[in-house]
Amino acid sequence: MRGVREALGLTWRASRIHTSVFVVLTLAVALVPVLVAWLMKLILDLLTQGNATVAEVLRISVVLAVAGLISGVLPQVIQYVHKELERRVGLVTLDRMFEAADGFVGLARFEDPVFVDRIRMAQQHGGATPGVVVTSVLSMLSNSLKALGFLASLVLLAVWLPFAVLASALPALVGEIWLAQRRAALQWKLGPVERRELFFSALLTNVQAAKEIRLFGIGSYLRDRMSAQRRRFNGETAKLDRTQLYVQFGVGVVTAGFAGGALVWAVLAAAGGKITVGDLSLVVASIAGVQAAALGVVRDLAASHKQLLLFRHYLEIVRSETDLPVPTDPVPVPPLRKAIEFRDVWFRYSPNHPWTLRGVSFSIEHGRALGLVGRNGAGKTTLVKLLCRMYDPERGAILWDGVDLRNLDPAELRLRIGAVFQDYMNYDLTAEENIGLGDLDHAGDRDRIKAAAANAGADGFVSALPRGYETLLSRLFFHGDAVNGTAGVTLSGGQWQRLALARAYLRGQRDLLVLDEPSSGLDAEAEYLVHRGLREHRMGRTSVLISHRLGAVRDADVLVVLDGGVVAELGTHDQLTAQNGLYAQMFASQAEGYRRTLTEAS
Ligand SMILES: Nc1ncnc2c1ncn2[C@@H]1O[C@H](COP(=O)(O)OP(=O)(O)OP(=O)(O)O)[C@@H](O)[C@H]1O
Repeated sequence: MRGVREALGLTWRASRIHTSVFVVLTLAVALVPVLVAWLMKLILDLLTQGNATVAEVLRISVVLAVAGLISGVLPQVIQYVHKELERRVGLVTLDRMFEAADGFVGLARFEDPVFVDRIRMAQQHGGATPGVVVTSVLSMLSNSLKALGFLASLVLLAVWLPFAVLASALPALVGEIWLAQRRAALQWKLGPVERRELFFSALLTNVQAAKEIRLFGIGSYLRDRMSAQRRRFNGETAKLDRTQLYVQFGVGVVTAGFAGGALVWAVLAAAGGKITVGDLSLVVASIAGVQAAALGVVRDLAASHKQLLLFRHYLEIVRSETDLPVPTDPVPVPPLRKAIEFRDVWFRYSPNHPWTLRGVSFSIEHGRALGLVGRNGAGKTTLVKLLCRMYDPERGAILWDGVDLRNLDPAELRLRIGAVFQDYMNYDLTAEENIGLGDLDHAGDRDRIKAAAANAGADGFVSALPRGYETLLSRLFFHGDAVNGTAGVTLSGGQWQRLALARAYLRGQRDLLVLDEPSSGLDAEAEYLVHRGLREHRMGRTSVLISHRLGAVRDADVLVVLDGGVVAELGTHDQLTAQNGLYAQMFASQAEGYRRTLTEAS
């Protein structure tokens, strides 16, 4: 079946020694019950014949005791080896899956709900599957061995007996496989329901959301929505559990009927002297053994079948094609010398979305600062995401010194870019790490980190934190352990923003600096200082600055005004104000706001 080879291969790669030990011990332990049943038969026959010597009985008893010891001890060893194997396989699969997820060049996959569900399913079940498959395959093998041993014993008593016992296992096989398919399908169907429940429950315990939840009094509303998801989940799973009960009940009745019939035959045969008492004990042990083994095989088949159906999600992820085509022989990304050009760029997030950019054309000259302005939703952030090749334009091209971005290695391109996005990240790590992530090559270089922080106006408050740059910026984790450790600290919005800026500054002399609303959360003085620092940092460097505060972008070398996904105006501040168009209107209304405030204040 699809996936079995991958699952077994993963296990083998995770640990050859543990896999081998596990296989040998599992098969060895399978034959012990057959051995015990035969030893019991021999002892009973010896005892009932009345001419056995003590030495003979003792010898068999000792072997019986040793077999009992083995069957008592080996399962614990097998369990230990299995757990160790599972841990190792889990690590390998997790690593492979996140390597694959990290390998996607762009963002589109992470915005696709089906893909997000798939990742969650793969995360939940991917690691366990190889373990389950190996265990199931081995357990099927050992159960088959066990069943074969008992069936062979039954043939000696009556030829039809093993067939009757085997037939009793057939309904169980069909029933369990059908149930496994339904279970896997239900799990996939309920993925979005579980995700929504998780969303509401995370919201109810999220410190950021707590403010609004209390303020708007929406706690019980959100709780109800969370419970509704859980009720739906419970309803669907309960329905399947009921179906499972009916199926397994029916199967149990059939199986018990066969076992009872065979038992009655054996007792009557023993009473009629056709078989010995030892034979009777062997029949009883064999019927129970074969049925247990057959049920084991059926359950293992069903479990591995279901697990393999879920494992498909993991395989889909590790085998999925790249989201954006990467050339096999990319053009090296040279330092920017001339310009970045947007040439008739058309873009929409998917064929079901409207166009976000509609024929955008303009150039960012080397060493120049470009200001990007426009109303909310005009397409500014989208445009800079395309510039970093998080998506590809559907039509047109973006050229880096004349080379289409599609022909460059995205990782190399991004090495040439420093960026701060509007929705920058706050990492639950130390202050130093929060900045150091901007350039891992210098993550441990405190002097560079301090310089980047100073540039972003962050050195002062970071140095004043309880542990300075080593302060953990988190409410989720502790310095040290949860018992003796101290809680981390959290920063204000503006302070986080300055750290994000410092992270971009640490990237040093990149060819292109992209700043999407870098000062939206800063106080007036900090904003002034940050923009002064930015001007110095940008000097002679190619940069794109997005800001709704037009005062911050007015001195850019060129301003691009986006409106409804098209370039509405292009020029310097003076040219655009003279044109009296959209920019002039936006600037005038902002200036008016400030003037009125000043007048009212005076
Ligand atoms: N990931 C996405 N998937 C689908 N549509 C999106 C996505 N991101 C943005 N959009 C849509 O694209 C349009 C442009 O968004 P964009 O964020 O580029 O605007 P913006 O000019 O940066 O706005 P703002 O000034 O509010 O930051 C919006 O209509 C938005 O709804």
